Amino acid sequence: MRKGKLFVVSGPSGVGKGSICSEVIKGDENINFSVSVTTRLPRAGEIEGIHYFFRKKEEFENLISENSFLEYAKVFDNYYGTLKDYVFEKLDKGENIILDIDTQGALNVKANYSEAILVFILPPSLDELKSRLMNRATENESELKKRINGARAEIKKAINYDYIIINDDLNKAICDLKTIIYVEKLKTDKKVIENILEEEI
Ligand SMILES: Nc1nc2c(ncn2[C@@H]2O[C@H](COP(=O)(O)OP(=O)(O)O)[C@@H](O)[C@H]2O)c(=O)[nH]1
Ligand SMILES: Nc1ncnc2c1ncn2[C@@H]1O[C@H](COP(=O)(O)OP(=O)(O)O)[C@@H](O)[C@H]1O
Repeated sequence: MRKGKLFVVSGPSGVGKGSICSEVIKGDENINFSVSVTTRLPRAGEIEGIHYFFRKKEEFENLISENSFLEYAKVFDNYYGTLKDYVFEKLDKGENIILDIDTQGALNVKANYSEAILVFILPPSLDELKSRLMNRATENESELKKRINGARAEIKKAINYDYIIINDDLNKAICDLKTIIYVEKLKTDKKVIENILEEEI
């Protein structure tokens, strides 16, 4: 069976990664979201097992020692990690998967799994990014500062990505990510060629 494709989406906090990924997944039953484990507290409206698996620091550290993560990183003073089994079970079944993870995690995934396709979401400007974060109103003053201060460092890493999407118009950005997924699915697959050549005629 043809293996699924692994897409990694990154971008500064507040750029719209969550908004874009959730719409793309809603419209395509063959693409799944990789639910990460985090030690950060849930925001209002966030659901265990849908947005994240929310765990205590000790529980997260147990998962690290059990080698459960494909990658993990400390972001804004909390741990975040991608579960290895969660991702590879889906890929082995031929399902595509999207990871919404930071640039440290993304580059670690690429180093261990070179087939990963990296997509970076850029804001139209830093000023617009700041106002999106402020309007989202999910963080207190100090959390907000950490996110704004971290934006430049994340954006500097965009140069290592396969694709860049500018999230100015949300619908266009959703369409751009869908197009990337579509195009990547059309890329040469040796297995498909081998299968057809093995056919008896
Ligand atoms: N390395 C890594 N980063 C993650 C993971 N899950 C989420 N993140 C990143 O952690 C950062 C903070 O996420 P979150 O707390 O949801 O805040 P938001 O980006 O402001 O919505 C974002 O850059 C996410 O992409 C993960 O499993 N691994
Ligand atoms: N293109 C856009 N134009 C205006 N607001 C947007 C756009 N995309 C997302 N937003 C808003 O910006 C805020 C941050 O988006 P979110 O998806 O939470 O970002 P991230 O997951 O990257 O932190 C949300 O309030 C969202 O509704």
